[in-house]
Amino acid sequence: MERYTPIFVDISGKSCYVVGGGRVAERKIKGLLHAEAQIKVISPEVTPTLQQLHHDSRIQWLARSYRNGDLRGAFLVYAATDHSEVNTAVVQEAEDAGILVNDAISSEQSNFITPSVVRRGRLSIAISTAGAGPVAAAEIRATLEQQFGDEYETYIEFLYQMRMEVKARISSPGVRGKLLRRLTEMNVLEDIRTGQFEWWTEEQIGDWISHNQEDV
Ligand SMILES: C[C@@]1(CC(=O)O)c2cc3[nH]c(cc4nc(cc5[nH]c(cc(n2)[C@H]1CCC(=O)O)[C@@](C)(CC(=O)O)[C@@H]5CCC(=O)O)C(CC(=O)O)=C4CCC(=O)O)c(CCC(=O)O)c3CC(=O)O
Ligand SMILES: NC(=O)C1=CN([C@@H]2O[C@H](COP(=O)(O)OP(=O)(O)OC[C@H]3O[C@@H](n4cnc5c(N)ncnc54)[C@H](O)[C@@H]3O)[C@@H](O)[C@H]2O)C=CC1
Repeated sequence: MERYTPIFVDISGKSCYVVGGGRVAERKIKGLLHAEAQIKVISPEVTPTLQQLHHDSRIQWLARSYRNGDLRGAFLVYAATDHSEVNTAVVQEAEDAGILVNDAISSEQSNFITPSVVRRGRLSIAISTAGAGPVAAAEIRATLEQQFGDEYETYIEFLYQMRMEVKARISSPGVRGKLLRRLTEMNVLEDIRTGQFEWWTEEQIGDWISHNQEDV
């Protein structure tokens, strides 16, 4: 059954709470940190890495067990303790308050799940098996990481900069679309792989746009 729809949610600056501070919580928190969320951990104990992140003021830490009412103000919550009854109480409070919640012990209780992710700058490739096999998801990630190497970070950044320029300079959506498609047909990726790529100057971008818009 296809219960899940993949979406990319902007959580930068949003309050994300994690109940529990073990290995699983740490992994979920690393994903949240990547997106620059405001993170609060509620857990009597946390891993050394989480202690360090707290010390560096990158996460908040409430050093005690979860209590009903703790989730006030949260946008999203991970229930990541090793006690299913605690996670269930967290899920209950979150659902009553309309907060997105993930139960690390029981995917059935969660209303969102965490995919395995390949990250290359602005490019994210998310993989889910709908909870059937997280390790299989991780294996597929490793395969995709080979296929989509670090060169994609530069490539996607180049496309982004070009897209911004094209959007700023060309008002016709038809011409814009054709120019942007033409960009992906160029050998930029190959140039990056072989070390021949150089960032274009504003002038070069302008010249490329003027030259190409004539015959699209
Ligand atoms: C449903 C989901 C909900 C969620 O957590 O969001 C979920 C649930 C559960 N995972 C369990 C176990 C393990 N999960 C991992 C690893 C990962 N788990 C992740 C995601 C998800 N796990 C979501 C579905 C993803 C999908 O759709 O495929 C990854 C991809 C992302 C991440 O965590 O960031 C990350 C790999 C990251 C990477 O390397 O890329 C490992 C391996 C390890 O820990 O090293 C094990 C041990 C081996 C095993 O048991 O298979 C258990 C049983 C717990 C128990 O036994 O009590 C449950 C509970 C259940 O099945 O209901
Ligand atoms: N969804 C996933 O990706 C995975 C989920 N799991 C499940 O997640 C559970 C947690 O795994 P780990 O992080 O490895 O366990 P762990 O034992 O390392 O961490 C548990 C954490 O929960 C905290 N905790 C316990 N009671 C609490 C309470 N009442 N309030 C707040 N915090 C509390 C503990 O202080 C500890 O920091 C496992 O029991 C397993 O069932 C396991 C592997 C992957």
